[in-house]
Amino acid sequence: MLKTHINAAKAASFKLAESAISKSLPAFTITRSRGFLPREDPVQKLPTAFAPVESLLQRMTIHADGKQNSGLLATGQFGDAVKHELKGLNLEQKVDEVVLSNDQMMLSALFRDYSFLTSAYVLEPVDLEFRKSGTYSTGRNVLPRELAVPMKKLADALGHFPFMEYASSYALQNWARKDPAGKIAYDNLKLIRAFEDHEGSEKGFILVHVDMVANSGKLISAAEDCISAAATKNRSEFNAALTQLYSAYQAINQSMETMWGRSKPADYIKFRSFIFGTAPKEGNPMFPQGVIYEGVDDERPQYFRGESGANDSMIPLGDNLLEITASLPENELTSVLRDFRRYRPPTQREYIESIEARARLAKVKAFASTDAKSLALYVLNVDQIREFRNRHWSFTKEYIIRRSSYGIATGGSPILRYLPSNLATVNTVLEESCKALSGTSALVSLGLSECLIEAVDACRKRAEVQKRVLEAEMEVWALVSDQKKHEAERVRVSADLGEQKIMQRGWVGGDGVG
Ligand code: HEM
Repeated sequence: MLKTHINAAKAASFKLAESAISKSLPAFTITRSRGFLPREDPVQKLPTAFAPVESLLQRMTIHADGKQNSGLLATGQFGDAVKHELKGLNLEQKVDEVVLSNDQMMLSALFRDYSFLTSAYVLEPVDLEFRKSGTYSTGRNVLPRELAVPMKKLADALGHFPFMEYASSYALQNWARKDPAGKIAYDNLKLIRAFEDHEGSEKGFILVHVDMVANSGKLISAAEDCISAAATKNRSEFNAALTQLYSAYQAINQSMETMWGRSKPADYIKFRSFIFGTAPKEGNPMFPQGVIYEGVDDERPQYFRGESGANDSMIPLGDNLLEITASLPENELTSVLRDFRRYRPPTQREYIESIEARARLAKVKAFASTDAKSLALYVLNVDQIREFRNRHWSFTKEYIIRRSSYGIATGGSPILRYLPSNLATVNTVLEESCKALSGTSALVSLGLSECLIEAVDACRKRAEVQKRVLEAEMEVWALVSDQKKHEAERVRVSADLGEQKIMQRGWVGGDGVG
C-alpha cells in the first residue's frame, strides 16, 4: 500500500517537473512536424491581470462603420488612451512574474500583445496622416514607460529586439484554429490581433503566411535528410530528399498564390502603416531621431526594422541548403539580407545558420552536380525559390509600388532594389545549374523519367525569360529612381515621405481604389 503511494507521489512529481520543463521550451522549438510554427497554437487570451492591455487591444482595431470608421486608431484616440489607462497600474510587476515562470508560450503571447500596442502607439500619427493625405508623417519618438519597460523585459526573455516581429508578434503567434481538432490550414484559421478589421484583407495577408508555414515541417524534414544523404554519399536517399523538398516548396508556392484573392492589393497599403519599423538609423524619415524607450537603456534612441516576411525562415532555409547564399554578391543589399536574419526567434536564427554550415560541409551542391538526376532535382528546387521570389516581386509591385512612392519597405530595405537583387542572384544560380545539366536527349539516354525531363526543360526556358525580363525592368526602375532623386533635389525636399496619392480609405476589402 505504502509502495503504491510512493510510486503515485513519484509519478505526480515527475509529471510536474516534466510540465515545468515543457513550459520552458522555446515557443519556436523546431520539429519535423510543426516546422517553423510555434510548438503549440498561440495563447489567445491574456491572464486577467492584463485586462487593461486586452481592453486596449480590442478597442484599438479600425472597423468599418458606415461612412465613418470606428476604433481608437480610427479616431486618433489611441495614444491618449494608452497614457491614461496604463498609468500607475504597475503591470511591470505582473510581467516580471511571467518572466520568472518562464512559461514561453505565455511570454510569447505577452510579447505579441505589447508589440501590437507599441507599433500602434509610435505609428498612429503616421497612419492618421496617411489616411488624410496619402503621404506619411513622422511617428511618435518617445514610447511611454508603461509600454517600453514590459517590451524590453519580454524581448530579453525571448531573445528578441523590443519591437514587433514577424514570427513572435504579427504573423506566426497571431492565429487560432476555429476547430481545435481541425488542421492548421487557411479555412480553419482566425486572427487573434488586428490593426484593421479581423475579417478583412489584413486577415488574409497574415493567415496566408501561416498557411504557408504550416508546410515548413516537410521542408525541415527534407533538408535534414538531404544533408545526411550528401554527407554519407547515399544517392538514392539524396534524390528522395530533394523530391520531398520540391513537393514541400510546391505546396508553399501554391498557398502563396492564394494571396491575390484573400488579401486585396488595394487594401494592403492601409494597414501597412502599422507594421513599419524605426530603422534604418540613417535616413528613415518617419523616425529621424529613432524612438526613446522611457526607462530603458539610458533612454538612448532605438532603431529597429519593422515587421516583414523577410524574417520568415522558409526561403533562407532553401537559400542555405542549396548553397544559393554563397552566390550572393558582397554588397549592402546582402548585408540587409543577413541583418534580417537577426530578427527572428533565436532557435530559427541558429537553425538556418546551422543549415548553411552543414550544407557547405556536406557539399550539397557539389554532390548534386555529380549525377544527372540529382542535378535535375536540384534545378527544380532552385526554380521553386525563383518562383517564390518572382511572385513576391509581383506582389510588391502590385500591392505597394503602384500605390505609394515611399522608398523604404516595412523591414527597412530599399524597396526598388532589395527584392530584384535577390531574384537576380537566384536567376544566375538557376541559369548556371541549367547549363551544367546535360541536354534533353542525353537525359533520356541516362534514363531520367519523362516527367522529370519535361519539368527541367520548362525550368530552362523560364530561367532565360525571367533573366531578360528582370534586367529590362531594372533598367526602367533605375531611371525612375534617378528621376525621383532629381525631382526631390529640385524641390528641396529634406525628407521624402512619399508623394500624395488619391486614396479613399474605406473598410477593408471594400475600397475601390485600384
Ligand atoms: C501582399 C503580399 C506581400 C507583400 C506586399 C510583401 C512585401 C515584401 C517586401 C516589400 C519585402 C522587402 C523586405 C522589407 O520588408 O524590407 C519582403 C520581403 C520578403 N517577404 Fe514579403 N510580402 C508579401 C507576402 C509575403 C509572403 C506571403 C511571404 C511568405 C512567407 C513573404 C516572405 C518574404 C520573404 C522571404 C522576404 C525576403 C525576400 C528575399 O530574401 O529575397 N512575403 N516582402
